[in-house]
Amino acid sequence: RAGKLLCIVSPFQVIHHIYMTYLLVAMEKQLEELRQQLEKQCLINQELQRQNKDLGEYSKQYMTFRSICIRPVVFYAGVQINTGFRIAVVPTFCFYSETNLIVKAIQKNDFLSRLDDEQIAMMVDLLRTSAIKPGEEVIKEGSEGDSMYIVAAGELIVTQSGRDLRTLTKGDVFGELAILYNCKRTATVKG
Ligand SMILES: Nc1ncnc2c1ncn2[C@@H]1O[C@@H]2COP(=O)(O)O[C@H]2[C@H]1O
Repeated sequence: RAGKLLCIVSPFQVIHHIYMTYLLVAMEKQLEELRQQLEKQCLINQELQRQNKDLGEYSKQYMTFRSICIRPVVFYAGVQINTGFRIAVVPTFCFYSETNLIVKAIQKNDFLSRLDDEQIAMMVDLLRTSAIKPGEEVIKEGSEGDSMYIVAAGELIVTQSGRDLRTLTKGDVFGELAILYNCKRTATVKG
């Protein structure tokens, strides 16, 4: 009745035990690696979110147009081109006839005629119509510039160091040089 109990461990059980222990360690290692990967991904996500926020701020800054006084003497359509991050999205106020004019102006301009149809359509969407008073400066020589314009009606004068260079009329594109060559405005353009 009284007795001892001996636990007999067979070689199979020993091997099984060692195998299970090995599996457990391997799984723990895998889990640790997954945890590290997850932490890394979280950091990348945080960084991406931060960059997206910065990009948002940057485009907001570029989405603001120059303030323009409304007096329908000379009209021009102005497009804001964001040179840092492709093109900023701005509201469009173009009428059909203006769209036609813009497309024609783009097609006849050396620089813009290289754009494909999709890019032209994108630009048309970005244009908005504004009015300029006589004598009002649209572009000031020597200033920074990230906008390009198309004359929709009337006349504008291009001057350089006070000298008249050219009169711009309907369909003429101007303000492309500062964008194209990433330089300061080469001339003054005014109503
Ligand atoms: N000699 C010129 N004749 C006509 N337009 C000019 C002349 N020089 C400069 N411009 C335009 O005036 C704009 C002034 O700003 P940008 O330099 O960006 O681009 C310039 C051209 O579009």
